[in-house]
Amino acid sequence: MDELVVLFGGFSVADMYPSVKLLQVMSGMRRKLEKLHKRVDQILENIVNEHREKKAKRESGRGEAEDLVDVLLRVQKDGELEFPLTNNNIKVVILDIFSAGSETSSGVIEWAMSEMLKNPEMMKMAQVEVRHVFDRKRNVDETCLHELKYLNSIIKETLRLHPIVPLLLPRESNEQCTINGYEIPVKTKVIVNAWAIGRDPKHWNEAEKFDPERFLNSAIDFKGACFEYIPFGAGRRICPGIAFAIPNIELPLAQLLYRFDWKLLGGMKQEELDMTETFGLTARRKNDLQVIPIPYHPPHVKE
Ligand code: HEM
Repeated sequence: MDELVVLFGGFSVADMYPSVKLLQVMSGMRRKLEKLHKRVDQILENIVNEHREKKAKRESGRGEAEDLVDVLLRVQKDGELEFPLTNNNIKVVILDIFSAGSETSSGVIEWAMSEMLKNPEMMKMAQVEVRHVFDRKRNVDETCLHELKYLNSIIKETLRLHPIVPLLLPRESNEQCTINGYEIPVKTKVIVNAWAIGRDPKHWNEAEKFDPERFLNSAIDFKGACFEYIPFGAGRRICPGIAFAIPNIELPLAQLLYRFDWKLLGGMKQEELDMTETFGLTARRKNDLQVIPIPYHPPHVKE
């Protein structure tokens, strides 16, 4: 995944001059991509084969419950769809879950934790909320996530300052148009800088400040209707995984905040925490976040 993200998002001089075919050979990009494609394909092939073998065992009476790949294999075999589900279709769904689904959500969790460690009073407020909601159950599950209004605004503010796919996905214009006086010819590769839009002082007060409260009682949402805030993109090709992504961030974050108090390593001060980003398809932390968890023991609350 690390290599894939760098190569997919990395700068290649050959992209700037697509008609100079020699540059594509000289940059070595194509060769690197083909090599990586082979390795990724082999990993995905192995996952599918392992599931086929497990399925054979399960049919003879042993084995565990079905997972996503099992379901896709079953649908493929039963021919329930109007169109055939090929092995490549199944492999690409697995790749989507790893690349579009996990890399993004885990990156946002890491940024949200980093911002809260930099702003301990905000972490405290988020913990008070999570513990207030879940102490009666002594466990965090999905049922009450909608009650975590402050945590939700922390996630929104994290996505504003750290849109994990900062340049969205490259698009190609299918007709000629003019934007802000610039003529965009047909078939131009268009890149939208969601990172810069989220920090634009024309649209955001104190744009560089991490301030989750700006989203409390605000109608601004990431569903593609507010163009000053597009961490999931907008339009027809907006991220189709939003409904899965948000609980996938909320639930682990709520669990981390509920179960532990958190300290930076080696007595590091909050202002010393490095917030440098990587350059690639996704903008993750350059250096892993290292923290010390201190277990929290929920009180016994009468039902
Ligand atoms: C915090 C989590 C996530 C963020 C910030 C995010 C962001 C994005 C962005 C910015 C795009 C490009 C949209 C555009 O160019 O207009 C995108 C596309 C996509 N995302 Fe997500 N995503 C997240 C989670 C997920 C999840 C959980 C899945 C699926 C399990 C997913 C699947 C996809 C797919 C398949 C596309 C390509 C859609 C297309 O080109 O038509 N994403 N995502």
